Amino acid sequence: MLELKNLTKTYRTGDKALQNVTLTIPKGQVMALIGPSGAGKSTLIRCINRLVEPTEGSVILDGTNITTLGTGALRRMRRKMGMIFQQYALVERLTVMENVLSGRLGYVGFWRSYLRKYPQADIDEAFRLLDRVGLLAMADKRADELSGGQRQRVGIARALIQNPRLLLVDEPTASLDPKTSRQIMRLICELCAERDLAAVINIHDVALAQMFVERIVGLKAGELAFDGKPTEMTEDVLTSIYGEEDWHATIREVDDEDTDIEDPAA
Ligand SMILES: Nc1ncnc2c1ncn2[C@@H]1O[C@H](COP(=O)(O)OP(=O)(O)OP(=O)(O)O)[C@@H](O)[C@H]1O
Repeated sequence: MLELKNLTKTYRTGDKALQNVTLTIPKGQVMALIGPSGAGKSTLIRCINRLVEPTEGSVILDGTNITTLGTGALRRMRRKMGMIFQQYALVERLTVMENVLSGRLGYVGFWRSYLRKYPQADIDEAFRLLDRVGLLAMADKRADELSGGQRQRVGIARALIQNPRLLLVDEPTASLDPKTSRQIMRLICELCAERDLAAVINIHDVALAQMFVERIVGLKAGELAFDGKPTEMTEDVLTSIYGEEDWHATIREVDDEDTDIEDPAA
């Protein structure tokens, strides 16, 4: 379980990016974080693993207060938080397999990973994960030979090989076409369900969030503006978060009609 208590971040510039955000995310829950540009979504995700230091408040993961951890303990705790990024953050000249195994870096130590001497159990798990995300046949390809959707699948496998307790996902579909975006969101949500894994997904596409997640949290100017089920995300709620606009076309049916078989080539 992840608990955010009165989380506040004021940057040195004076920007109040987060103000008193209090949230509890139970084990296994996938939560989407929406809100206009500058609302504080990235800041919130980065305060959880302290890539950004919160100014006030606390972040508690499974009973451990992350906000007070020293350097070594924080490093160990970060292993428990898998991150998935918009720009994938793969090492281009390394293979798919090597990129996935790099998720074990925090466990095997620098020299062992530099010399590519990963334990057999890690290699077996990497193959299992690549199979699960539909990329087994591409294990030996270089990352720079992959499409955007394939890269994000590698990013997902790399985060999962950490065996995290929490996934922090920052705009996972921002660089992808609509169909691939749906496939990636579905994959992330399925994997969280399979592993009883909680996730916080920062996402601009409200309709996509509505299709796949069970809870949506809206931020506006650093404050909590909505917390509810996708079906409760009405036009009025969207207006209160984003301002006046015709939201009719934005809110889609929550039913996901795209039942295509996963196409790993995407
Ligand atoms: N490193 C920083 N230094 C100073 N101000 C910052 C910094 N990072 C973010 N901010 C400010 O904090 C506020 C929240 O930014 P943040 O990037 O968290 O919003 P966001 O909701 O993720 O936006 P976007 O959807 O555009 O990525 C903004 O006013 C932004 O200008």
